Amino acid sequence: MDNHWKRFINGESVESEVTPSIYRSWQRSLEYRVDHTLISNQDILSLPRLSERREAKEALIRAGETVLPYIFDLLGSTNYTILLGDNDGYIIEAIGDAPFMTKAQRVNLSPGASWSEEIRGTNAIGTALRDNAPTSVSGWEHFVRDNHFLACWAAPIQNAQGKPIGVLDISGEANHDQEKILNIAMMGASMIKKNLQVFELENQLKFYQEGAKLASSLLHQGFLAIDNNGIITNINSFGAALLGRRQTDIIGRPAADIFSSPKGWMLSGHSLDLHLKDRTGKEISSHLKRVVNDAGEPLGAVGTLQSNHRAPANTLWVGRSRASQRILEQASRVAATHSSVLIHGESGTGKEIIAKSIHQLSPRREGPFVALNCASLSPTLIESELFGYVEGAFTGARRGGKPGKFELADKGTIFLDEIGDMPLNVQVALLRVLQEKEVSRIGDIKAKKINVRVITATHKNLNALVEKELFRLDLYYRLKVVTLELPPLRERSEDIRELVPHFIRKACESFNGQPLGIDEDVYSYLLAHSWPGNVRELENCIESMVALADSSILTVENLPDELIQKDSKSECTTETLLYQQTKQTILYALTQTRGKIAPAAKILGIGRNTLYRKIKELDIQV
Ligand SMILES: Nc1ncnc2c1ncn2[C@@H]1O[C@H](COP(=O)(O)OP(=O)(O)OP(=O)(O)O)[C@@H](O)[C@H]1O
Repeated sequence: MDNHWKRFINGESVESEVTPSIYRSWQRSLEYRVDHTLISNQDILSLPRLSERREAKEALIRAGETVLPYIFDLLGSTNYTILLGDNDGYIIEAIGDAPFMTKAQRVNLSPGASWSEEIRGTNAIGTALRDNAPTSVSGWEHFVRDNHFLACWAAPIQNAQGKPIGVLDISGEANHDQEKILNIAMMGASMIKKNLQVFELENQLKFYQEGAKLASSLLHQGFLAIDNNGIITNINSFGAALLGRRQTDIIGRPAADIFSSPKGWMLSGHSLDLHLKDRTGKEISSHLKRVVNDAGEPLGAVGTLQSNHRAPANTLWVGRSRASQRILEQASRVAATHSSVLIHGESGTGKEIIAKSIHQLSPRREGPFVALNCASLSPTLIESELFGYVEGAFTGARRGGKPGKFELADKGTIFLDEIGDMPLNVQVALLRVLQEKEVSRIGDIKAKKINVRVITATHKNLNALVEKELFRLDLYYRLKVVTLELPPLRERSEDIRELVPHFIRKACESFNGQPLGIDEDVYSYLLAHSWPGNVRELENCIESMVALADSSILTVENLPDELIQKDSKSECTTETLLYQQTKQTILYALTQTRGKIAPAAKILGIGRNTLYRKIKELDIQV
């Protein structure tokens, strides 16, 4: 039969006696001036170039990883080699047994060699790629004489648009029973194509997941996704905070574990408005929309979550920890009265915010809120700032005089911060104003009636100051009609999950920047820190992270060094990481059970007495 080949090489016409695709390829081989007597050593990649090419075709190789051995096993004979070629015809992967592979190597049928028609004339790899069709080339059909011992079957691997991006080839010796091998090559190519499609879908999924993660972290409401098996597949940090849990504790859990909801609620309707309850009985309303595939089969549901809990209306205070709720309730109760309020708490705990909140919630809300920090002024200045002065009252007094803060706060609220720093002589004058409800400017004999609510604040122990006679007892009693104690942030660390997104938004707005998200991992550092500077320190930390952020998500890399180096974190020796975490865990359990000891001990898996002891040891307010 190789007569046909010989006659073609001698220039005779054999067109009607040879398969048309082979004949066309022979003609092209002539045009390419392929030497039919020589095994070409052209276009064989060096090892580094082959590695580069394999790297560039990594997806194709990965897609063939399971397919090549599968085909080899299927053929059930060691007289074959299975080859993977790229779109240029370079062999980038080969498997087979040594005896035949050694023979194949002699004609460069091995990784690194190009088997394009231009180099090697008619052959299964090159011709299948050229025709973009499954091709078998057996014995004398090969254009180069030394390849006549081969029988090869190749099928192109096509992309979604049908273009060849690679080729799967099975090669053996030309004397075998070789029926149906082309079908096996076609099946292998189609398996590789499917694998590539799966990779593409995985990449798209990853892309959408990342997009969804960023988008949901930017939402200012809860976002929830539940799959068709009722498993929560996504919840944003806002939603997790509404439920008083960590995102990582919710994702992957059955929705029924988190919500006590009606049975079968996932099974009916297209969009569902549900009033769910979390495990503590807190009402959460959700609006969920069912998602279906093209065939109308349900995939799950996505939607929003909102809290139905009616905390006292307060637009300034962020945080819904149990401690925060207690403060807000006290603030709203005291707002309805006219009593003086003394706010005590460490620096940066939000004393001014609570003072403003009381004012806003009070019937005086339409009147002025006037604040003065007693520690920032000299004794003489405090007096003139508080009570004002008339023209000529002292050297340097302004023409026409100046009203004091009390006059300015008439019908409203005056907030005196750092009251513990008020000089004794001013304390006397202040006491008089409070008793007589009138104020006279310095240098004036006339008094003016005023209607002012006084709120004071301090981080100092006023009792101790009274004992040392640095603070007047009578004034102390007048000021502390109602006392509010603001706990430090380390004792209400659940608030951190709400404060952080709030401060990110605030900082982004002040920098006129795009909204930023935050990586869940950052929270483990923020929650472990003891925040000696309280909310102010947290706000500054977030502000600096936002200012230095170089992507749309704040990550652990953006954290200030002192938060990463936990060892050197706190001046307070008791505030070790373990101490903090134990305290947070207990606080969390108590929040879940609304302060009830027995169920909290059950959640924690410890006895009631142990819990009582821990609460005492860790100085937890129940
Ligand atoms: N619960 C909160 N929600 C939102 N922002 C808060 C909260 N608590 C504190 N902040 C912010 O933290 C910063 C410090 O708060 P604030 O000035 O009220 O604290 P403070 O206790 O009065 O501090 P100092 O004792 O130093 O005067 C402010 O920027 C305030 O807006």
